[in-house]
Amino acid sequence: MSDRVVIDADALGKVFDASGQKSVTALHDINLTVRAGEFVSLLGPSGCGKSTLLRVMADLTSPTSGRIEVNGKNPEQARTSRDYGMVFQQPGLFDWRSVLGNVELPLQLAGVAKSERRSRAREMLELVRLSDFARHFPWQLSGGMQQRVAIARALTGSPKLLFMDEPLGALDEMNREYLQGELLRIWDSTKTTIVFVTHSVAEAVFLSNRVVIMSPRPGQVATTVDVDLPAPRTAEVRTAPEFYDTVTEVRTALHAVLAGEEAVA
Ligand SMILES: Nc1ncnc2c1ncn2[C@@H]1O[C@H](COP(=O)(O)OP(=O)(O)OP(=O)(O)O)[C@@H](O)[C@H]1O
Repeated sequence: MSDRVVIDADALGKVFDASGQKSVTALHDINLTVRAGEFVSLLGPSGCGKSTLLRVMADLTSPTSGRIEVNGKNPEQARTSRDYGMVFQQPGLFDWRSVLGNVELPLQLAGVAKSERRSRAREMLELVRLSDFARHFPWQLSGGMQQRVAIARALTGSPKLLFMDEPLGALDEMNREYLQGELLRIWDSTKTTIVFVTHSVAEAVFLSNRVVIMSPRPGQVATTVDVDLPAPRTAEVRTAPEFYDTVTEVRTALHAVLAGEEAVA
């Protein structure tokens, strides 16, 4: 990890104007800094603004107040200079393109020569351990394998930043745990900064350096928990006392958020 700031949000706000109905304050006074090489998870109850915050970072929606910088640029500049990759809950692959064809697509759209993009796509398939499936089509792969293709595709332009919105949310428990391990391995070998949205306390703790817990109505940062677990985070970490302690700390913070929500309701 370095001191270089990759995400810098200052008093960030987002109000959705729901034509005719009451407007929704999805984000209110968000102050968040993410440094190069960090793995930061956004966790919180449904509707607390996790996806909106990620979407603001990725320039998929604009903030209505405050300021945000991504790689020292405004989100639009960061997007147009391809500073980040993005992975969603659904892999979003094109069924008529081969696995290799899907992974090389961002480079193809960027006008990169065929031989160069092919070799880069093959490297990425090796990274996600799917080299043997380069000529398969997405529909011939399991859900977990498809998500690995989506991760390879997001990394194909060598972004130093990855936004992931519940990328493992649609997978069964065993596959999910396996891919968590894979994601840590990829994070370690690429040194990419990752901002990760999840609903799972255990997933957030296992993967992250820092868990940002958000509260809803309006969506804001309730608290942040630093995760200090032994490295490398192998499967054994899940049974370590420090893991349970941190899960309990995050769960307690989350319950405090939920209790506050009930008190308001
Ligand atoms: N395009 C939109 N138009 C109007 N309101 C929206 C829009 N997108 C999100 N919202 C509202 O903003 C709030 C935050 O939504 P968001 O999807 O960011 O929450 P979340 O924490 O990611 O939820 P979940 O965990 O259920 O995915 C919610 O009240 C939601 O209804």
